[in-house]
Formats: sequence, C-alpha cells, structure tokens
Amino acid sequence: MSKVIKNGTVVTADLTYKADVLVEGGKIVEIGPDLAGDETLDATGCYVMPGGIDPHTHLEMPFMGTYSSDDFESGTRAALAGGTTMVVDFALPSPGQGLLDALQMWDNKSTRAHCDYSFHMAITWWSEQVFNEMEAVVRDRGITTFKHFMAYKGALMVNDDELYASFQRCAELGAIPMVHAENGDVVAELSAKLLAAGNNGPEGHAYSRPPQVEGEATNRAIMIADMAGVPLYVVHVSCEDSHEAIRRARMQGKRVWGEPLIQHLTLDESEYFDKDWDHAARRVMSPPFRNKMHQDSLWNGLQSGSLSCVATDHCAFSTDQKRYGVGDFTKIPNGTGGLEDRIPMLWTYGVGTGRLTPNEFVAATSTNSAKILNCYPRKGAILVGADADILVLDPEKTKTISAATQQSAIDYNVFEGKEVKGLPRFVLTRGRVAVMDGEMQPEEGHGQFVKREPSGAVNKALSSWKELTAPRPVERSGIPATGV
Ligand SMILES: NC(=O)NCCC(=O)O
Ligand SMILES: [Zn+2]
Ligand SMILES: [Zn+2]
Repeated sequence: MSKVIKNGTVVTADLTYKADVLVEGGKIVEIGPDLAGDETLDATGCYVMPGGIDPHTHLEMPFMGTYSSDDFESGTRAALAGGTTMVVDFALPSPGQGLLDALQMWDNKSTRAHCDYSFHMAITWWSEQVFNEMEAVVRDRGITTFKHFMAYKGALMVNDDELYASFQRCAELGAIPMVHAENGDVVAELSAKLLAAGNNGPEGHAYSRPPQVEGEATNRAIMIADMAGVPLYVVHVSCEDSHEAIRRARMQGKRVWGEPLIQHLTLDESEYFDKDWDHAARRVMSPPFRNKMHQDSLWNGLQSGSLSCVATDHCAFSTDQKRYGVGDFTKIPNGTGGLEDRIPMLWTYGVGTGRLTPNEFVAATSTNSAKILNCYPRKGAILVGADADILVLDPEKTKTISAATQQSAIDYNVFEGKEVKGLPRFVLTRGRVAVMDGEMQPEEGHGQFVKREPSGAVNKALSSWKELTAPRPVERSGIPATGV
C-alpha cells in the first residue's frame, strides 16, 4: 500500500522545494508534483525532511553500578515521538569481554526497537583478541566506528598506547575511531581533591571536569589519529577548548568531526548550583554543562561547519538512580536524556532564533551523521530509493516540554518547562507511520539493524596520503666507514 505526503515543502541538507513524496515498500519511490497514493498524509504548511539520526545514545547501558533506564523499547519510542528515526548506540564490552560476545548482548537488547538503529563498538581494553575481533566487527557485522573513552579511569578508560594501537587498526580496516575526550587521570585527581575538601554535591562534578581537561584530551586524540593516519570523530564536544582543537585540525586539513549535544547547546552550568540536590544531580553528565561563552562557541561551530552533528548522548537515569551519589558526586550515574527533545529544541533554539537555516538544521540532525557513518543516502536523504524515514515538521505547532507527557521511562526531563515551537505532524519509519497527526502509533520490533560499509572515501584518501608521505630511507652512493 502506497502513501503520499502531499502539499509540503521538502527540506534537505542542500535544497528546499515544493513537492509531494510517494512512499511504497518502505522506500521513497517518487518525488514531484501532483502525486497520488493509496493513503494521503496532508503536509500543508509543513516541512518534509529526512528523519532525524541520533548518532550517540546509550540504551540500557550498564554503567556506574546500574543500567540506564531507557531501553531500546522506550528509547526508540521517545526518538520517534521527537522525529528521530534512527539511533546509533554503543556496544560496550566489559573489560576482558570479547567484542563479538558484547555484540551478542546488544543484539538481544535491540530486538524491541521501534525504529532502525546501528551500533558503534567500544574499545574498553586492548589485547590480541580485541585486535583480531575488530576485523569481524567491521567486515561481517557492518560496524565501522569504534569508540574510546579517555575518561572514567578504572572502568572504561583506555590509555594512549591502547588508543594508538586501536586507531592504527581502524586505519587498516577502513573504520573510524571516536573519542570521549576528557583527561581521565586529571579528572580522578581533581575529584579526590574536591571530595577531601568537602565538595561532595553535584556541583563537584562540574568542578572536577573543567574545559581544559576536555581541550587537552581532544588535542591528544587528534594528534594520535594523525599519527595513525585515520579520521577522528569527537563525541559530545561541550566547550570552546575542544572545539578550538577540532577547528584548528580541520583548517590543517585533518579529517576530524565534532558532535555537540542539544543539552550543551541549550542548558548551562547554573543548573549544578541549584539548591535542590535532585535538580542538580539529574543534570550530571560528562562533560558537564558549560557557560554561555562555550555555548556560543558550539552554535558558531554548527553555523560555520566546524562542528558536524547534533546528538543527545541519551543515557537516562531515574532520580532514585541519581541518588546513589548522595554524599559523593563521583557515584552519581553520569548521563541525561534528550532523544524526544533534540529536534524540537534544535528547531526552536536554532532555526527559530536564526542561528541555523532549515537546511543547516537537516544537515546537523540527520544528513551529516548519515554521511560520516556511511549509510547515506539510504538514511539522511529525501531521494528516490532512500528508506522512507521521514519527518513532517509543523513549524507552527507548540508544546511545553514536560516529564508528565514524555515517552522516556524516567521521572523528570532536563528540559522541563521549555516552550518549543516546531513539532512532528507525521513521522515515518521505513514507510510505517509512527506519529500520525502528532499521535503516537509505535510498533515494537519494527526497527532493523543498519549494517554499514567500511572504507569510506576519507579513509582511502588518508591512507593514500600516508603512504605517499611515509618515511623512506635516503638512497646514498657513498657511505663513510664507521668511526671507532
Ligand atoms: N555522557 C555521560 O555522562 N554518560 C554517558 C556515557 C558517556 O558517553 O560518557
Ligand atoms: Zn562520553
Ligand atoms: Zn555517550
């Protein structure tokens, strides 16, 4: 049965035009004027865009002695409610666990997904087994991105030698390394010092992770990626220090992508100084929220193109879980939600204020991720042959964000009370209407895994250049005898 989205304005990363969009068999089959289908979705006054891609989520993540509360069921339901039609989550081996073994666990969790999804693989320890299994992860499983934590010392953190080894392996496999860039050693020392001085509240979390620790780690990761001859994706860029490193690297011709989060773009550090412990602890995440100067830097990066994709790092813990850290901020599970709010918040605070054009918005919420992660134009596009993952956004529709009406399983929302303008009228996931006139009609298990190909053009270009400029011995005719 075909569906036609009629009378809307198609907005992609590079074009804006009036057209109807015909969908059949889960794909876009025709784009043009006066199309007809078995079912009509009226998009009058709306923008017809590629569905959002959130390149960074943690659903049912084992972390800090608990599991994040949104799983693939509630998490992807929240995603669809907010116009996101694909999430990319992280398979996270425990130290000592094989990559394929961990992947099996994430395969099991994700069977309940309402929308399509893919995985990044985390490198949380290093060994010959990890080295060997990386090949199967890329070639057999279609997972071409490997995440490295430079923070969370004693848990997920890897050291520079492990980073270098893994980045080199990524280069060989045509994969892309990603980093959580914070200097974990310094964070651990600062945290201990703060606790010893009686700073045990949630504000201690922000004090323990100043922008400098992020800037230093970002510079270090960029250097290591350059030495290994591989591109680099920096997750949750929260401050000018890190953005500056990325900007400089890009100006030097390095292939480095930066991902700001909607939380860092719209919420600031004052949240941690709230008198209500719960309020502050609910907003504890790494890196922490920053001040206005850093926020402006992130917006500037999106405008100028030095930052590429807006994500959420959705990792939602309930208030009860956050309370594990009463009396010791280092025990507050790190993470916040945002899947349902990313698109309305970015539209409101980005397009609504003139900081972003609608085309830049589509690039940041969908197309850039699809291109970097090598699933474009199947995802991130309104093109014939693309998956019919479509957001029909009504720019006049408003709501006040509230935990009382959200899909997420947790009991609060960090954007509580924000007025947003620009909400989904329809959301299609591979042609299935999951949001109909603003009402949810989800289908558990509809989501499918999106396999990705390695060896994008960027990796090829980098390895050609690396080979051309590799150190070579100088050919000499007469070599002097060795002196004694
Ligand atoms: N960001 C955060 O605080 N929690 C999720 C895990 C991570 O991405 O660091
Ligand atoms: Zn992180
Ligand atoms: Zn994360």
